[in-house]
Amino acid sequence: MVMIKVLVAGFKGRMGNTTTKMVLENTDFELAGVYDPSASESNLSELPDFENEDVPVYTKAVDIDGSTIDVWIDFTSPVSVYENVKFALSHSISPVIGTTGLTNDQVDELKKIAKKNKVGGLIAPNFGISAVLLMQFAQQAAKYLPDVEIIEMHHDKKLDAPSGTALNTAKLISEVRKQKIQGNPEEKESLIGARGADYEGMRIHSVRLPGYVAHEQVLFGGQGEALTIRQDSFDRISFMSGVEVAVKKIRDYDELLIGLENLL
Ligand SMILES: NC(=O)c1ccc[n+]([C@@H]2O[C@H](COP(=O)([O-])OP(=O)(O)OC[C@H]3O[C@@H](n4cnc5c(N)ncnc54)[C@H](O)[C@@H]3O)[C@@H](O)[C@H]2O)c1
Ligand SMILES: O=C(O)C1=N[C@H](C(=O)O)CCC1
Repeated sequence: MVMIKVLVAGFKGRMGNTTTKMVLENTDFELAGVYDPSASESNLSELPDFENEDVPVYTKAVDIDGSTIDVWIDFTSPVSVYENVKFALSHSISPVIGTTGLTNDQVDELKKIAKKNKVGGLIAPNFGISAVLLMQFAQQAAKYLPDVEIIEMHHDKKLDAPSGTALNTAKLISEVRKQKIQGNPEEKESLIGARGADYEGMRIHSVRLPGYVAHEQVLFGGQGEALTIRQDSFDRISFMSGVEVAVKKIRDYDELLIGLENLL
């Protein structure tokens, strides 16, 4: 059986470390390389966790030989991800992107490049099945309960706010509900930010605390009733089955998809 050759970008980070272990354990995958500008090693075997693994470490994209890689998994940073995906697509490598923080314009540009090069790719704001289901349930509920606020809670090392998952939840909800401004039109914030960020009239609140991993609540209010949908990722291992599915399936496509639900 031919193995899928995978590169993990951001391998020194929290998600990159968990993903590197997952790729090494999966017998359908071959870890063809790891990439992180912050690395001081030239081979993965120099790290205590990976001492039996002979895998090249790249610290510059230009050194990566695109012909040796099928799938590029990216868990890097909001400022790096656009150039990384562009690099992958232009080398006919299928990107599987977990990094959040891409702007709408950047996503549109990357979609064009993928289409032109006929390369399949995925941007998934969240690889956890509980989060994918939460987003679908929230979209369904918003058809009947259009008053909604989102609270996302993450660890305190997170760079972007609001989270990619919260933004995507708001986007999915805005597709099914009429634009509406919530709360009292006369309301005034006596402390700036008290009402959170505004996405087409929907409020998003971002919590950052040590001890947390990734959590989201979507709160709906109606006449004399309320609905709360919540998901919790307690461990980064929870994202790995979604990443595995994406790596296995993404080369069957020839465009850039948004959301893991497209592959499930
Ligand atoms: N989609 C999901 O399910 C999901 C789950 C968890 C985290 N995330 C996202 O993944 C991203 C990474 O999260 P994290 O907690 O692992 O961050 P982290 O800061 O722990 O790790 C990021 C790593 O990327 C490296 N890096 C920076 N620029 C790079 C570049 N150009 N190429 C390669 N590597 C580069 C950094 O040196 C660092 O080691 C964030 O955007 C986060 O929101 C998404
Ligand atoms: O740890 C993070 O950072 C996460 N970011 C994602 C987001 O922004 O939605 C999802 C889960 C973890």
